[in-house]
Amino acid sequence: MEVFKQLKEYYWSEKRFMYASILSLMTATALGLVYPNLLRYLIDHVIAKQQFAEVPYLALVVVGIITCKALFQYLHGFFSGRLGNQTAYNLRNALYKKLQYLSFQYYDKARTGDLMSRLTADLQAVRDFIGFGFVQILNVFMMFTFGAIMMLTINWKLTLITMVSMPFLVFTAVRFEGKIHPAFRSVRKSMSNMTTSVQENITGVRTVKSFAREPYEIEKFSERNEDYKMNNVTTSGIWAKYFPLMELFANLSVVILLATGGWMVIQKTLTLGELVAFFSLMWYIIGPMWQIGFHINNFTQSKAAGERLLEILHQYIHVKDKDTAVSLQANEVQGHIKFEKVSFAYPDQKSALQDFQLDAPAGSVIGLLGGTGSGKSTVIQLLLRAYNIKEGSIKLDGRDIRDIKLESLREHMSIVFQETFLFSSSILNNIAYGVRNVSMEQIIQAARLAKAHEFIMEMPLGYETIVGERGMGLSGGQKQRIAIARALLKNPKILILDDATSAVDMETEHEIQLGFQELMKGRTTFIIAHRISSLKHADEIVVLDKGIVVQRGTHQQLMKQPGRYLETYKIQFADQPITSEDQGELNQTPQAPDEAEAFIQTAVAGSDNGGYKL
Ligand SMILES: Nc1ncnc2c1ncn2[C@@H]1O[C@H](COP(=O)(O)OP(=O)(O)OP(=O)(O)O)[C@@H](O)[C@H]1O
Repeated sequence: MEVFKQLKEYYWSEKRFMYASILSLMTATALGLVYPNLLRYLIDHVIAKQQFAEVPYLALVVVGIITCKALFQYLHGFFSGRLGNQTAYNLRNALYKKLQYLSFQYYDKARTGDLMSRLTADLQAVRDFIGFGFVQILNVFMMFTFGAIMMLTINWKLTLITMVSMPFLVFTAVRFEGKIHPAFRSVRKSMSNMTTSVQENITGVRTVKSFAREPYEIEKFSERNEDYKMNNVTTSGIWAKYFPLMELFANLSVVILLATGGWMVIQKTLTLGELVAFFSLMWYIIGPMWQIGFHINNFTQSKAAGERLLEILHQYIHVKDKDTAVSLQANEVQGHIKFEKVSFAYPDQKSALQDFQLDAPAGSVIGLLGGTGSGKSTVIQLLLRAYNIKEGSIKLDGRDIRDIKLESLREHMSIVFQETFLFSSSILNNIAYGVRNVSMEQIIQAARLAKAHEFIMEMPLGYETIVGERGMGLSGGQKQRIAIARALLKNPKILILDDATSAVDMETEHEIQLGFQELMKGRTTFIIAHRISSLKHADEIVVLDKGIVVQRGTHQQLMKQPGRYLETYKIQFADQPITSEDQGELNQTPQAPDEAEAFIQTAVAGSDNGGYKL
């Protein structure tokens, strides 16, 4: 019951429905107990004493009782439904809220399919138990107690004799619970594995098809399906073993009753009416006992499901606000960013950034260059406070970002990611995402700056065009331009472009960057790019390799030093005429051709420096 104790806050507010449901079911159950007594009366008083005139009245009483019982059963269903649905609603909201605030660290490992199965199947199991299962179990106890009391009042000796096999029934039921619970946990786990597989397959269908990996995917799914099937087979095996045993003990009680009760009737220590009443009361007790397996099954399923929900609800949020954290007003943010001796490693990974230092005055443009996995995106992630740093500090206008409310910190930043995500909504809503009270003119202005307006207008519904899941129907470059417009519309103090123009052609990139130059004015901008052309106007360019800063300076300064930057420049501009501006710098550069050549070769061969993206 510990699981349900921990889930209490989600259903206890609806306790009025629970009480109403229990009360309705108790009344319906109590009314059901009238039958055996009517039977006893019918046999001992009406039939035995031939008082047949009472039959119509008895029939009327039966009709009345049936009607009332049906009414209370309806009320029980109604209140239970309300209780279950309201609980599910509360839980769904709480889970969704938690998922919103869970940190990047959680999502690095989370599997979408698994989360989806928790939010649907597991939630449903908890809903069913809290709504119906719990009251039904209570009803089993009530039926047993009421039935036993009535039997005891009729004949206590016969009651005790017939109850002799009940402890065995209860013992078997408890053992059954112990076995079936872990089995159900495995079923749910394999179910979520299967859902994950389906979800990943559908999301990655293009990759699967382009690599012609359908047979492999079918086999992979088949393995998980097999696992799910086997877990269900094991569960059914437990069920098949215990259920007949429970049935046997239940039927044993009936046999004992018929033998002993029949003998008592012959001995005239029990009337025939009492035996018949006893018999139907016996079923009244056995019925719920019989169902106890089903209820236990329900209970264990929902307990396993509840555990999985609690796992999310109790999940530790790594990045959260301090009690003393402050909110920043828009007008007080300048955008001065300072990284002081920041070292960072992702959980269970080797260092991603070492002793990183950076001073980006308000309004400056910082370029980050480096090979794959060199730590460029990590710098940005840390600035966004996607992860907590353990060494060093990051300051915004002299204030440690850990002392600023997360929402407030991120409100002043706009980021365009390498991978664009568009919501299944109109282009308009996608651009306006993250900004409140924005006019159509502002949206169009942002789209124009991102060079997106023209292609949007060419679409049949223009800004109202719905872009499907993951922005299907748009090219990579178009999606990226929408994402850029979205970032620009936010009018942030800090603008981050994480390889934002990687999916557009050189010409469009150039055009967008012209727009950026206008836009960067008054904002601190971080540009991660693999093309030197995107970075050359930066106030400071930081070259990273394996998390370490290997070079830093302006384009002009870096062009004068032998090193990674110059080598990258040479590779990128190998086929293009060098601009007069750069030519001058190159002439002064202490050339290191061998080193440059060696670098080109390493880059092309993609050696352990990860290979520069060229
Ligand atoms: N979420 C993560 N969990 C664990 N390790 C990570 C995570 N993100 C990045 N890393 C690791 O940290 C290192 C730096 O990665 P980062 O993404 O910062 O590189 P990058 O320079 O941006 O690369 P790219 O140009 O390919 O985007 C890499 O070794 C990478 O494998």
